[in-house]
Amino acid sequence: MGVGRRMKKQGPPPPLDESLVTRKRKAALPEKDTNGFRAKKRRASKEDAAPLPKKSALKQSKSGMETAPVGKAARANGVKPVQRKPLPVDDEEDEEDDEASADGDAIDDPDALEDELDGVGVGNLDALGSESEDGDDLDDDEFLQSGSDVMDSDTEIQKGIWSEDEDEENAEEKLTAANIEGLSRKLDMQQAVEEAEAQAELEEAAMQTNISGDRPKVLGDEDEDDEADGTLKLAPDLQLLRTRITDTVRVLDDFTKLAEDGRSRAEYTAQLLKDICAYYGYSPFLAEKLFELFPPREAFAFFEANETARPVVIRTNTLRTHRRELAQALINRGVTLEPVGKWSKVGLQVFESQVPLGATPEYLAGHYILQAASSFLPVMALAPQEHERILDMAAAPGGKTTYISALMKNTGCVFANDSNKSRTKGLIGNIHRLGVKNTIVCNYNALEFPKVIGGFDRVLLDAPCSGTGVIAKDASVKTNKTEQDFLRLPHLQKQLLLAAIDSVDHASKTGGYIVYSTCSVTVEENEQVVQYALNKRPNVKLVSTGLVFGKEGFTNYMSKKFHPSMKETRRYYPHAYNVDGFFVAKFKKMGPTNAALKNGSSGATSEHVNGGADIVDNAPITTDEEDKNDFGGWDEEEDEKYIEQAKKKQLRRKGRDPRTLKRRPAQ
Ligand SMILES: C[S@@+](CC[C@H](N)C(=O)[O-])C[C@H]1O[C@@H](n2cnc3c(N)ncnc32)[C@H](O)[C@@H]1O
Repeated sequence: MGVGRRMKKQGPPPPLDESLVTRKRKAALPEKDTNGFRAKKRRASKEDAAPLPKKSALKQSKSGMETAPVGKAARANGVKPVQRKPLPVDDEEDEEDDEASADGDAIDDPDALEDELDGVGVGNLDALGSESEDGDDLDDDEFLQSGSDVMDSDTEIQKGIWSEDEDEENAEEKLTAANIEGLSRKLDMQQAVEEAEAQAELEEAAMQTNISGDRPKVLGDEDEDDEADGTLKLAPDLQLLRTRITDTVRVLDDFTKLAEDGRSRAEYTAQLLKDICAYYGYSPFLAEKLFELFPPREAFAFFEANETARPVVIRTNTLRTHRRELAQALINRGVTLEPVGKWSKVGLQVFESQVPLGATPEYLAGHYILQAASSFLPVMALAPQEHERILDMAAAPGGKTTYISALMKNTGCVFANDSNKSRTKGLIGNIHRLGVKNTIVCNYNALEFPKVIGGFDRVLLDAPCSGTGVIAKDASVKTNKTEQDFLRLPHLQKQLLLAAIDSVDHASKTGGYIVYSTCSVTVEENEQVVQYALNKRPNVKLVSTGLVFGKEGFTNYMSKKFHPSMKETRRYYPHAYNVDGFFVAKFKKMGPTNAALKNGSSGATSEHVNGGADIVDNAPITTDEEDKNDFGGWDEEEDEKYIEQAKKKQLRRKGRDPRTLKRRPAQ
């Protein structure tokens, strides 16, 4: 479907309880912005608007990512034309680049970024957060100190304004107050305007939609099926399409009460999927794959959130400055910002800027990097320690590498590898700009580790992926991913993860950890990859990521069962946390890989590294082998009938016709 059609999308559905503080923040965006970025922010504002921007509500949201539910009425019907093009935020640190960008996209031009960011929208106003962002094996003090060893000469001067500990919060609040005072009245006015608009839209929508409690007529009569078919050969009425989506979701929420007599969940679900494809522009294949991850209402929220750009976030480079100093400097330049949340001590969310964020003196001096909030998370989970030896297997353009180095205070050594040579240029650029000195950049296919070098204290594998978590940034994912991609990518990811595990020194005194992350939300690229590694490498176990928010990974999905420890992994969704979709898993390696192989893990070829302690496992991974090894032998004969039953039950629960099971490719 054409972009023009999609441009007319309306606000999101009633939010879920997990809705985030940062979504609330968007409620306070100005009306009269003119550039693309502002338009996107404005859309978020409409979506979140009416019940939210009360300052008291904003205050409550200071503590972290998950907050009380956002108000519903205006959002439910907050219909506004929107701009759907995602904001190309992180040119420097586009860790969400999927394998497509991995295939050769160089770093975007910072100048282009300037244009994009020139004049970002206003947001909301919390005091600066102060909680530790530590991982499970990194204590608060280490993080508290993380930014205080550099810029010594400035530190004393700044302490008057930004003293540590208890003074810090006051000073930060003052700064924030100074920042927000000028906006306060504007926000009140804006809220009034938005409330009035939301009310008008509610009334308009009420005229068009079914009255709550009625049985909505969303399905066509059986002999009208072609007409009701979501293929929608003529340009659809987006308002009506949206109304039908919300009505269908409502029916699926309360099926017994709201469904028409004689209609099945499967029919409603099929209609909803068609409408989602027509309304949001997904291929049927991907729409279904993503839909299956959630209950219908949450799926709707997910699709809706993919239409809105995530907030602009910068990460303070603590090798060069402190967050409060950076915030002060940027505020002085006309940037409106606030801490990204208490979960991070280095992130700043930018709401509005009078200057291009990719060209400020502070940017050029390497005091910050544009980096999506979710991409902080794998590094926080990795929790690198000073003086360690760390491998970042797929590192370009280096947002995570440079964060690792900052946490290590430029001690130890980071091997920053990427198989794409042109992307390593961007990586090198960031390393220089940010003053990173403990890094060796290399250009191998990461499958070659640990043959190249092994024995690392920690390894980060931020894997190439399908990018289903970053659809707001790259809408092409909606249509360009095929079934083949979801076989090919997991295959690569599994191999890379084994290489990551085999590259870690299990006897490391300080580490022995592997973090696996993707910016995708599919089970194939996440839990299934992790399960594969657990099966192949009994010498690793999943441990807590130490991350303070995030949903647990699936232990059951469709007919698949994963190891109970999968709940230690974390999933991030745009609709739940207003961050890019992400997945983070952390492993601890307990013994050498050769011991694992002795215990029955696969691995046809092996060779010793690290004085014979570890083994390189380059056994080719075949589809057959995967089927056999995933999910602990579920394909055994005696299990078959239970598997079949479970699959059918699952499909019925999802509202789909179990008879389609046979036509579906094997999971
Ligand atoms: C998600 S991006 C990494 C983003 C990076 N970690 C960051 O934070 O800036 C995935 C990267 O994997 C790289 N890649 C793809 N296949 C690879 C392979 N076999 N070995 C090493 N790197 C690979 C791509 O070039 C791409 O830069």
